[in-house]
Amino acid sequence: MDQPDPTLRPDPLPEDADRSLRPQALEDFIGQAEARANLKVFIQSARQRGEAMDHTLFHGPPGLGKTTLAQIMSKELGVGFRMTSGPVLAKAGDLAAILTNLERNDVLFIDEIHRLNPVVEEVLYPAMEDFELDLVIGEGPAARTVRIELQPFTLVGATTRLGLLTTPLRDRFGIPTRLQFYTVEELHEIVTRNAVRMGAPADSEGACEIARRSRGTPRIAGRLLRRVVDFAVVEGDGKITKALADDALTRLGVDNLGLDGADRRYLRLIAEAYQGGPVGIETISAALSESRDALEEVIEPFLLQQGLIQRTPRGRMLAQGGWRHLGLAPPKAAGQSDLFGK
Ligand SMILES: Nc1ncnc2c1ncn2[C@@H]1O[C@H](COP(=O)(O)OP(=O)(O)OP(=O)(O)O)[C@@H](O)[C@H]1O
Ligand SMILES: [Mg+2]
Repeated sequence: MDQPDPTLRPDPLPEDADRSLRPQALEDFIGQAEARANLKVFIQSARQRGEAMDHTLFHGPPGLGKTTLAQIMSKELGVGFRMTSGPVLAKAGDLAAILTNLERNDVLFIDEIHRLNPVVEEVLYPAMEDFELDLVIGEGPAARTVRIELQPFTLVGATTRLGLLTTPLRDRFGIPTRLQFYTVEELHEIVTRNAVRMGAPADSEGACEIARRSRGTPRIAGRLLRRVVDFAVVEGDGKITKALADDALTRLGVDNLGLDGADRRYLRLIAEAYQGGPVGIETISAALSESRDALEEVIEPFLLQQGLIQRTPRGRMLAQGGWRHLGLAPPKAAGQSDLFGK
């Protein structure tokens, strides 16, 4: 079970398109209490003033609800929703076509906004600031700029990599919002609701078992729940209990913290090949044959949040919790080299 199983990763898969499980209103959206409370005020204010809401940026690890919140915003604002993504907008004209088609106060959602082509990004600046578009027509000495007035709109950007956004772009978002990993209680509520919707009710302990092992991520909770429902239907009586969930998740290679084969391979590499580190991210990437991006976006955030690893200027290190989780004792020298430096 050492190869990463795509169903256990938080990246999107076609089966996530299951609209029936996506919360449709801010009231139904569980968790992210602080972000939700703020958005509620900003949405209501925009509605009362009849204006476009300020540009909003959602950032945080995959699967925490960025796309979902963007859709909810447009519903609550009572405006249209247009969706595109950074890599899709290859030319300035692609963005111009979308912008000129927006209706008053619409939400334009740009996913993976850190991957915008710089030429396209230049077009976005005046559009965000003044709802104007400067288009260059023609080439060479005959080229001229035409200014087009746009309808006011709300840009909602989403990114898993805030650090890759240029400063001018980041500064143009009035409402930057960081999404956090969910608590077990919040995921418990999400699992319980969705289990009922899927026709396989979970008792409290069964839902808790799935929630605890979902790496703080609703998308993973949804996936694990689907698999557990399969086991409940085929091998159980259609109800989700702790024993059934535990058995199903263990068979899927998800351990009691929710780590899968790829996470454990990462921890074991630092422990066994590098005595706990520090070891550089490029080295880990080469040893595991995983891209650096995948490690930084998908694997590391949860390991860091759980206190299993640490990021230091000299590289990644296994933290106390990481040694404990692997059932290993840290070598004595590891702590000392940190105290005395090198
Ligand atoms: N608060 C929530 N309550 C219930 N379900 C949720 C919640 N947040 C997200 N989900 C579910 O989790 C899944 C992932 O959510 P979403 O697609 O919005 O994540 P994302 O942050 O946009 O991920 P990515 O970075 O990969 O684009 C969806 O199926 C959605 O229904
Ligand atoms: Mg998304």
